[in-house]
Amino acid sequence: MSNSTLVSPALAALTAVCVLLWARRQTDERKVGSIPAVGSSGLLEYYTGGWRFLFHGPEMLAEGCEKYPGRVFRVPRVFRWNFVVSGAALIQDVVTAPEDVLSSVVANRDASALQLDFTMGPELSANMFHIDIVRTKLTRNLGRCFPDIRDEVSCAFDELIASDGTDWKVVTALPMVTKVVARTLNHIFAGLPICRNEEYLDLAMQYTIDVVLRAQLISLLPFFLRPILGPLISSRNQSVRKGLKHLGPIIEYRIEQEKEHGSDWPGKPNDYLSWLLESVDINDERTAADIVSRILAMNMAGIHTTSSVTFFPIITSLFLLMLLYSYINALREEAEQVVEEHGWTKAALNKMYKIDSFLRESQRMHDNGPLSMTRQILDPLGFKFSDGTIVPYGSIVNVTSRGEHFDKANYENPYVFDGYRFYKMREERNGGLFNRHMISTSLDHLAFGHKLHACPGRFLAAMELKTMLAHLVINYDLRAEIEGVRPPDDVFGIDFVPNGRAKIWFRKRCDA
Ligand code: HEM
Repeated sequence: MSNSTLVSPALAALTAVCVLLWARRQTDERKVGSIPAVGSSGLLEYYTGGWRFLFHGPEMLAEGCEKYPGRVFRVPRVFRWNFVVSGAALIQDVVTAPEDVLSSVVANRDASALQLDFTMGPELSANMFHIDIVRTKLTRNLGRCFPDIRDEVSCAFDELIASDGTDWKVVTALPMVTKVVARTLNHIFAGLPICRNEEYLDLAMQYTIDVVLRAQLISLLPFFLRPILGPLISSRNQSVRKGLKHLGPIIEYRIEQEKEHGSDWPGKPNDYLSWLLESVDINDERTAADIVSRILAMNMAGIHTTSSVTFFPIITSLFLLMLLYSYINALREEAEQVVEEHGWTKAALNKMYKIDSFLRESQRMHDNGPLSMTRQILDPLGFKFSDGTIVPYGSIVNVTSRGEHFDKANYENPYVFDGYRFYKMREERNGGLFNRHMISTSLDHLAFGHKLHACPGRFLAAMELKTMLAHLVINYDLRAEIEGVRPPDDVFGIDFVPNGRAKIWFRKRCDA
């Protein structure tokens, strides 16, 4: 066969592909062309922009926020547009829209960086009772769980810092804090001794990394390949198998006790595992694997190593404390005074106003990335925002909180860290209604989301983080690795992670 006979079909095929790509882009532009796009929305950018986003996402989002404040704009992702919502009025539209119109579950299942069905299993997104339990039983029982939280935080820090009382000891902050958070959460999830089992903790921490990294790989695949390659890429089956090795015997024992002595059997632990078991059919042989999946999912929500929701406030606070030494004495004085008066109790934590303010301010200024609150539009007519913008059916929408957190209308000197910002607001209220606690969500403070899907774990998270900070300032002196420098965050795509190499010097307090 001559070269020319081969070239013509190849040229025809290439032309057909170009026409198809052009037609797809034209159809898309007809639907969303009126919504501003970051970068060009020309033919080439339409297909290459998603790859650019993988490496320059934060810059592209910052450009969108600057050019289109208070509006919806779009950024290219691989194979789709991502619609980004800024400004209080439009964010209010997102956080109050019902689940059957703007869905968080569908977004996290199908389109977002979590790929729930592959990474955690379809049973979880089909019935999310494990989240309801966080909202209800876990939150209601926090007072009773507090001694366990306090005990775990104190044992974990003292073991990991292992300072003998006179010498300074240098510790890498991120792995230490990850371990303390994982131990404390798992104390509440499944109790002692499993929360201190190294192999189990490695699984819990590795699972969160696996979910996020593997989900990102799956979401790069075209839709038709996901059901075929998704299960092969996901490590879900291995993780559940490993989880069953550790949690299986505990679950079996508790089921046996319940069968023998009834649901309120003597010695029944008051923890998340018990509350999960109260909500399932204990005679179903799939129960143990299902419970393990849900406990791993809650580790994912609570630890979330890659975007490190829980570490961000505490590590940022520690880095800031070392930059701004004057805060250490004030926070220490407050913590000691309150603990002296009330003991180590939940009531004492509620009185640590400066620590609460310091953590809330560090969340305002340092979040774990420019996008949050992923939603998918389920209404076939699209979603109409209050400014008239219509985003079509099936699109993915995200909120960017930075505009609100740094808006001069919301905060005086918004770019200046003021650890007492919310403490001063509280003082001004002079005992009147105050709703700027660390756990309060509002349109000007979106670290935990707001309204419908606001983080149900925030009450536990706040309790844990305040205990951690108070324990450290009461018991240790702290010093920065490099004086006067806040270690820069690491950036992976659009996820910001506290610097994984930064070190902190600790010494058991000599003057205590
Ligand atoms: C400082 C720590 C934490 C931060 C900053 C944080 C932040 C968030 C944010 C921004 C959301 C998404 C809200 C939305 O989509 O509208 C969320 C959801 C969620 N968080 Fe947290 N979270 C933290 C700790 C925890 C902990 C410790 C748990 C579990 C014990 C937890 C459980 C959840 C769950 C289950 C959801 C999904 C809620 C839903 O879809 O209705 N989080 N969190």
